[in-house]
Amino acid sequence: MLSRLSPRLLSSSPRLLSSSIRTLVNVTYPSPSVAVLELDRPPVNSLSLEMATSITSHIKQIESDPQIRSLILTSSNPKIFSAGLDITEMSRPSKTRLSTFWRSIQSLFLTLYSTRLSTISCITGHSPAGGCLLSMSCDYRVMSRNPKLGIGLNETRLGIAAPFWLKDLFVKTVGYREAELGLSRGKLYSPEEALKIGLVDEIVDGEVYDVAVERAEEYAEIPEKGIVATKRMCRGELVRDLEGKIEEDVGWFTDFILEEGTQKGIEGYLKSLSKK
Ligand SMILES: CC/C=C\C/C=C\C/C=C\CC/C=C/CC(=O)SCCNC(=O)CCNC(=O)[C@H](O)C(C)(C)COP(=O)(O)OP(=O)(O)OC[C@H]1O[C@@H](n2cnc3c(N)ncnc32)[C@H](O)[C@@H]1OP(=O)(O)O
Repeated sequence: MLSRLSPRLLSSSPRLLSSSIRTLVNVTYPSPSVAVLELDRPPVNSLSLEMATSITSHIKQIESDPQIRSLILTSSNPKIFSAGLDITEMSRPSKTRLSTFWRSIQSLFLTLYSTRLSTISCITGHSPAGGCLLSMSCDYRVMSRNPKLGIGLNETRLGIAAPFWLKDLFVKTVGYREAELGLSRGKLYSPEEALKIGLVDEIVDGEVYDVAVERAEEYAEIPEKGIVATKRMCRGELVRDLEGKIEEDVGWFTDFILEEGTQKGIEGYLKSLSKK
C-alpha cells in the first residue's frame, strides 16, 4: 500500500503508522526540490537488515521523482546520527541471515553513493563505523560543532576490519596516510579534527539542519546533467570495483564474521556496550 503512494506523500512518521509497518525512516520535503530522509530506529539508528533495506528503498522512491534534486540524510536522534551496523546482526548469526544482511549493506552503499541526487549528510550526533560510511557516501557533510561527538571508522576496536570498499572510500575522502592511521587505530575524530582532514566539509555552531537545507538548495540549482556526469566520473571506479566483487565480498564478510575468534571479539564488545 505504502509503495503505491507518491514519494511526495510519503511521510512515514511513527505517529502515523502502526508498529507492524514502521519503515524506520521519516521522509519530508522542506522545499520543492529537496527531500529529507531521517533515520528513525531507536535507540541508536543501528543498521539492521530491515533498516538498511528500508533506507535503500526510500532513496530509490525519492530518486524516482524528477522534481527532487537533493537529498538530506539526517537522524531523529539529536545525539546519534547512526551507531553503524547493528552489531547483534553479526553475533552468532545464521550464515543465510548474515549474507542477506551484508548484501543489504552493499546495496545501501551502492545506492546512496551513486544516486543522481545531490546528497547532504546532516550529522547532528555520533557517527561511528557504518554511520561514517553513510556520511562519506554523501556529496557534502555538515556536522554540529559539539566536541563530544565522534565520527570515524572504529572497526578494529571490535576486532574486525573494514571491507576493501569502505577502506577505499575512506582513502578517497581523507587521503592514504590519514586513512591508514585512522583505520588501524580505530579512531573517532572530533568535529574539529574531522574538518581538518576533510572527513566533514563544514561544522556548525547553531542549527545544523538549516545549514544542510541551504546547501541542498545550492546543489539543486546546479544543472543536473553536469553534476551527474561529474559524480559518475569521481565515483564510478569504486562502484564498478564493488559491483564486480559482490559475491567475493559476501564470502569474505561471512567467513570473517563466523570465525570463532571474531565471534568472541564481538561478544566482548557487545558486553562492554551494555555495561556502560
Ligand atoms: C582483512 C579483511 C578481511 C575481510 C573483511 C571483510 C569483511 C569486513 C568484516 C567486517 C566489517 C564489518 C563492518 C562494520 C562496521 C560497523 O558499523 S560495526 C558497528 C560499530 N559501531 C560502534 O562501535 C558503535 C557502538 N555504540 C556506541 O559507541 C554508543 O552506543 C553510541 C556512542 C553510538 C551511543 O552511546 P549512548 O547514547 O551512550 O548509548 P548506549 O551506548 O547506551 O547504547 C544504547 C543501546 O544501544 C546498543 N547499541 C549501541 N550501538 C549499537 C550497535 N552498533 N549495534 C547494536 N546495538 C547497539 C547498546 O548496546 C545499548 O543497548 P542496551 O540498552 O544496553 O540494550
